[in-house]
Amino acid sequence: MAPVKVSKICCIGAGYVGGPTCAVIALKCPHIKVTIVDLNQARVDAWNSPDFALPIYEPGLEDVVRQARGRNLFFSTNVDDAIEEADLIFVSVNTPTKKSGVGAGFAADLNYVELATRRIAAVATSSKIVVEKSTVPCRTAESMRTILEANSKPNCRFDILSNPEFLAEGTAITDLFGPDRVLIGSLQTPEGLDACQSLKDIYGNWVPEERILTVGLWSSELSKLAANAMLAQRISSVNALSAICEATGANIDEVAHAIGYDSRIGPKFLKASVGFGGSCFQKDILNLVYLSESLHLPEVAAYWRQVVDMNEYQKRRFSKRVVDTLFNTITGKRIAVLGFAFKADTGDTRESAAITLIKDFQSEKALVNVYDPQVEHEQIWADLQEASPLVPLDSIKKQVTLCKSALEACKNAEAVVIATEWKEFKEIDWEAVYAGMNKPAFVFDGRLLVDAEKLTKIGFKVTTIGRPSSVA
Ligand SMILES: NC(=O)C1=CN([C@@H]2O[C@H](COP(=O)(O)OP(=O)(O)OC[C@H]3O[C@@H](n4cnc5c(N)ncnc54)[C@H](O)[C@@H]3O)[C@@H](O)[C@H]2O)C=CC1
Ligand SMILES: O=C(O)[C@H]1O[C@H](OP(=O)(O)OP(=O)(O)OC[C@H]2O[C@@H](n3ccc(=O)[nH]c3=O)[C@H](O)[C@@H]2O)[C@H](O)[C@@H](O)[C@@H]1O
Repeated sequence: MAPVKVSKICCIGAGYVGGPTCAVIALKCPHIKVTIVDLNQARVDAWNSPDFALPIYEPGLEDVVRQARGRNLFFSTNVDDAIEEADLIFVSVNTPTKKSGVGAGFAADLNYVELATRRIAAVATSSKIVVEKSTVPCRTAESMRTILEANSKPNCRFDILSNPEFLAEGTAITDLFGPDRVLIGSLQTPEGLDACQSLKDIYGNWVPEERILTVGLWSSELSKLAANAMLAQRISSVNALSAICEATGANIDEVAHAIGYDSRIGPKFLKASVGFGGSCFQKDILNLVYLSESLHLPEVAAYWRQVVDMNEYQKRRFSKRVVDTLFNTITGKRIAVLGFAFKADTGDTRESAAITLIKDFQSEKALVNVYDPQVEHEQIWADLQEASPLVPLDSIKKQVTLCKSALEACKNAEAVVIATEWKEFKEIDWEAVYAGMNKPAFVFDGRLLVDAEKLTKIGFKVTTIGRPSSVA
C-alpha cells in the first residue's frame, strides 16, 4: 500500500479551530476540496454570509475565506455528504469539561467526538483517514478505532491519526501560516505510517518538513495536554510571583524581564495578569488531573491542579484589591470594566477573567459598566447569566450596563478596571476619562497595559498587578 493522495477533506466542526485551520488548508492547497460541516445552522450561515460576517473574529481570517470560499472551500450542514466524499476527515468538535456524571468538573466530555465518530462509521462506504483535531485525553484514538471498526462496512478501513492544534486565538492565522510545529501521531504500523505520510503531504504544501513532527499516537495526544499545561503553569508561576511583588516592592515586569533573559527560560508567556482564561487551559489541565487520578497518580494530579487553583486565587486576589483600595466598600459605586474577551484580538469570552471579576463586583453590590470592542452584548448577558444562574437577568441588568465605548463606560465611575489587554485601552484619551470620573479616580490595571506614571501625573490613583499599591 502507498500513502493515499488526498483530494477531498471534510472537517466536522466549524468552530474556532475547524474553521480557521481548514480554511488555511484550503488556501494553501488549491488542489484539495475542503468542506467544513457543522450541525449549527446559524454558524454555517455566518461562514457563508455574502458580506463575510464570519462567526469568529480573528485577524486575517476574512481574507483567507474571501480567497478560498467557493473555489475549494465550502461550509455546509450536510455532514453525511461531506463525510462520504472525503478521503480524510478532521474531527474538530468541542470537548468541554463534563458537567455531570463520572469525572464531572474534570474529565473531558467526549460525547461530541463519539457522535461524530459514529456518524463517520454509519455513513462511510469507502476507506477514510480520520484525524483527531479536537483536544482529547490520552488513548481516545483507541476508542474511536473500536467504534469505527465495529460499525464499518465491508472493504472500508479507517486509519486514525492524532493531529492536535496549537493555534492561539487572536493570532490563529499567523500561527497556522507559520506554525512552530505540526504534530502528527499515528500507529507505527505500515498502514498507520502511510496515513501519517498522507497528512504530512498536505501540510508539506506550506510547512517546512523539519517542522512537521511525527510521533506515536499516545505521545501526540498527551503532548497537546502537556503543552497547554506547561503554558498555563508559566502564567500561574508568574502570577504567584506577582503577589510577592505586591507585598515587597518588587516589580513583576522587571522580574519577568530578568528571568526571561535566561535562554533556558525565554521571554514569552511571562506576563502577569488578572488570570488566564480561554476555553482550553483550565479544561485541559483538569483533564490532565483526571487522567492522573485515573492512573492512580495522586501526587501528579495535585501538582497540576495547583496551576488552576493559583489562577482562581489570582482572580479573587485582584477583586479583593479593588474593594480594599476603594476604602473597603464598593456598594453603590460605579466600576468601569474595560474588556470582556479572555484576551485581546478575539471576541471569545470562554472562561474570561472579566466574568469572575464582574460577578465579584456584583456580589459586593457595585454598579458595573462594561465595554469590549468585539464581544457581542448578547454574549455578555449570556455569560453573566450563566455565572449567576439563580439571579434573574432583569436583576443583573439593574446592576450591569453595557456601553458602546470606553469613554462612555468610564463616565461617572469611581474606578476603571482593565480586564483585557485591547490596544485601544492603551490609546484612549485618559485625560478625558479622568475629567468624566468621580474623584478620587482609580485605575486597576490587571494587564500591565497602561503607563502608570503617565496616568498618575493626570491625577489617577493607579494600582497595577505585580506592583505595590503605594507605587505608581
Ligand atoms: N479554541 C481554541 O483556540 C483551540 C481549541 N482546541 C480544541 O479544538 C476543539 C474544538 O474547539 P473549538 O473550535 O474552540 O470549539 P467550538 O465549540 O468553537 O466548535 C466546535 C463545533 O463543533 C460542532 N459540532 C459538535 N458536534 C458535532 C457533530 N457531531 N457534527 C457536526 N458538528 C458538530 C459544534 O456545533 C461547534 O460549532 C476542542 O477539543 C478544543 O479543546 C485546540 C486548540 C485551540
Ligand atoms: O488549546 C488551545 O486552546 C490553545 O490554548 C492557548 O491559546 P489561547 O487560549 O487561544 O490564548 P493564549 O495566548 O495562550 O492565552 C490564554 C490566556 O492566558 C493569558 N496570558 C497569556 C500569556 C501571558 O504571558 N499571560 C497571560 O495571562 C491570556 O491573556 C489568556 O487569558 C495556547 O496558547 C495555544 O497554543 C493552544 O492551542
